[in-house]
Amino acid sequence: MERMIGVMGGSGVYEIDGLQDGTWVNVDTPWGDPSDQIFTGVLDGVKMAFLPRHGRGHVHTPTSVPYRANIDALKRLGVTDLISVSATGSFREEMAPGDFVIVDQFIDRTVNREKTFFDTGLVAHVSVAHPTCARLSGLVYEAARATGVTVHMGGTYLAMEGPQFSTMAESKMYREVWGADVIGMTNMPEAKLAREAEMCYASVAMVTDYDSWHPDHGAVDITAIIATLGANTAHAKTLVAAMPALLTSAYAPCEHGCDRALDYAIMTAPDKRDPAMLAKLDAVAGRVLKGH
Ligand SMILES: CSC[C@H]1O[C@H](OP(=O)(O)O)[C@H](O)[C@@H]1O
Ligand SMILES: Nc1ncnc2[nH]cnc12
Repeated sequence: MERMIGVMGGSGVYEIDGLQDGTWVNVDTPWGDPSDQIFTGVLDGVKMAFLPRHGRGHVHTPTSVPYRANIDALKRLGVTDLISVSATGSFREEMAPGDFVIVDQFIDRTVNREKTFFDTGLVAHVSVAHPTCARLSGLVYEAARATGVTVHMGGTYLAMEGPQFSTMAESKMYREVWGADVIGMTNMPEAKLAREAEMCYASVAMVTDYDSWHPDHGAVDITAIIATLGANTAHAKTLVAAMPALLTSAYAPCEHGCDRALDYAIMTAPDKRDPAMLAKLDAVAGRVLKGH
């Protein structure tokens, strides 16, 4: 199978550089329009697809991002490995603004989003015990280190609904009681949907602030976030540019099973499956539903 690297650009990351034959393309999905057109091309011999999560010009709120359309569109184009780039607050003194954290766990506190591709007439349950791909995350870590920023391997990302930032009491609870390391508003349900779509998924959290728990830093300040984002964005682009050298153009089966997540997940008996659902899942679950 041919590899295609997808990049989901977060706040401050609305384009990537250096793609050969780079073109913005429209992709139609059964879940509506993605956040924007998708920028496709080739980097050092590897196919790439870039989607700005909030759209160019930052149009979508964390709640209104069309998560299902975004993942379906990338899957439809052939993305095998998806790298998510996100701005986050930090709950750890040592994870300072400007640092990158390669996230490996999530606490999902979002409440107002569609979180699955499956529904009545086609029921499936995938495991998200290990919601990121260890293989892809390891390579993203290497690429991040090469940019010169301080990179932390592993961390728990608390996904909140937003769009307001947390109260100080919430911030302290997430940090002290729940043990979260960083906080953002977008990686859920994105990571869950990427698993349902059988993609390897890695998440790079770019720390922009200390949220509101830190006695020396006060409340989250969007102007300070935007200033930090400027430097982070340049590093994120360098990280992305380093990925094709680490990932060959041939996709080898994932040793952690990301690309086979649906093998035993579908519960609905073949004769009970809703034809409309089967049609909608042509890209996401086509591998296991083929020949149904
Ligand atoms: C710019 S601060 C809040 C905003 O930034 C993050 O977005 P993303 O995860 O797409 O980088 C955060 O989740 C909020 O949506
Ligand atoms: N403190 C914070 N909380 C939630 N999302 C964020 N994105 C950047 N900083 C954040």
